[in-house]
Amino acid sequence: MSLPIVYITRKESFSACHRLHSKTLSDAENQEIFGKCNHINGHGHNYTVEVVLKGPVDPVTGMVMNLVVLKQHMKECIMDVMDHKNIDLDVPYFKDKVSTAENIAIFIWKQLEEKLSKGLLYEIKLHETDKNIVSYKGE
Ligand SMILES: Nc1nc2c(c(=O)[nH]1)N=C([C@H](O)[C@H](O)COP(=O)(O)OP(=O)(O)OP(=O)(O)O)CN2
Ligand SMILES: [Zn+2]
Repeated sequence: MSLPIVYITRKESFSACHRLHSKTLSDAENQEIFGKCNHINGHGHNYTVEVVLKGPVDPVTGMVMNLVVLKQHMKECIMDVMDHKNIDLDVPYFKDKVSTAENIAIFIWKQLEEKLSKGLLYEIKLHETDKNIVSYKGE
């Protein structure tokens, strides 16, 4: 008999600063596209990230995965890397990538995917502000 499939979520918050700026565009183009978010001194956000896993419930443990273990992975892959950091300057992945919420969600996916069993990671949902939210499912 097949095991029931359940979605589990762990939520964390981190604070970081960034600037929306593409090295492939001129200063005028950057200003035109990113507006206030292109300000040379950057700006900050209190991000919230939700990591969603999808998998079978182990009949012995009753878990898809121990959330305490997921918490540790999120600490290493997200908080230790980005909390209280300048994302553009402190995270090498963003050297040549614009630090949009889309790209940050993809970055988090790539980091976590390496730590988790294949196929377990289902969604990264990143709240950049209360109103601006992106979702990435590895496609
Ligand atoms: N597709 C994207 N668009 C924007 C992103 C992004 O990551 N992806 N990021 C920003 C800014 O970094 C930031 O989020 C500012 O957005 P804005 O909505 O203007 O800021 P507020 O939420 O503070 O604005 P309210 O006045 O409260 O609506 C911009 N675009
Ligand atoms: Zn921003």
